[in-house]
Amino acid sequence: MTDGTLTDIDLDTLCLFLDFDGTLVDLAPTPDGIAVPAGLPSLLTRLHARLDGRLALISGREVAVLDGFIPGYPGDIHGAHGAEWRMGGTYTAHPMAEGSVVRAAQAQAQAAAGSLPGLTIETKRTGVVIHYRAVPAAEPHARAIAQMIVADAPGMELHPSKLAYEIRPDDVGKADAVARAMAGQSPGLVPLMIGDDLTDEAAMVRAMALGGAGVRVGPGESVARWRLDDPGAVLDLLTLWADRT
Ligand SMILES: O=P(O)(O)OC[C@H]1O[C@H](O[C@H]2O[C@H](CO)[C@@H](O)[C@H](O)[C@H]2O)[C@H](O)[C@@H](O)[C@@H]1O
Repeated sequence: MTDGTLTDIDLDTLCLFLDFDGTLVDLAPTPDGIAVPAGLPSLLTRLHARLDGRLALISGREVAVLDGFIPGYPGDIHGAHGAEWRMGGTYTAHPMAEGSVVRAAQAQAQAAAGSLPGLTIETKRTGVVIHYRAVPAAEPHARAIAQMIVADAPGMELHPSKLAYEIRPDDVGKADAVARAMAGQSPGLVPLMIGDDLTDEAAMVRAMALGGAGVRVGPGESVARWRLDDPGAVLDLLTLWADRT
């Protein structure tokens, strides 16, 4: 991939992968509380067309949740950190989805959270997230709950996230999502991952191994070649690319 500027990147060889929270939308106090910019669905749709379909979302959010936030987006989505995906219109989920281990973990999280006001429990088909953004001082308590649950959940593992602990299948991740997406692409195409979180760093490393690069949004140590300040700067860049002839 070129050493030039991000704005000048060759769109004809680009396979673009975008994280969602903290990358396309600003973080909010709760998972449901985000403000999706009004123009985001149409921007992503235009960019998808400009890249001849070589645009995918790689997110911790579920596919169905992203469909709700960005109605009409026509591209592929790798959701729940790669534990489910919709490619070419076909949806696939991890074998543990809605299974007994996942359901037991969710029930344990909900029961334990009752003992501490302020924790938010987010369930997914393939796991559960314990959010402590509203009560940062409760981080040790949230971690202890998550560790207790994962010890009793074969095939699942614990991932620290932004003011949250997530329990998900132990064989998934955004790096594998990049690999899965690139497996169907023609030789010579180059992956670029844009993200703001630790999970995105693994995807950037995989993109680099495949000849591409990463873009880090916001602060923090990163393997990324480029950096953008915030989701506003990401949307400016995507608009520029979508409009480039
Ligand atoms: O991979 P992403 O698209 O960045 O998703 C990562 C997680 O994002 C959400 O949680 C985070 O954003 C919330 C809304 O801003 C915030 O309240 C929370 O503290 C953050 O951790 C989402 O709820 C998770 O399911 C995603 O895994």
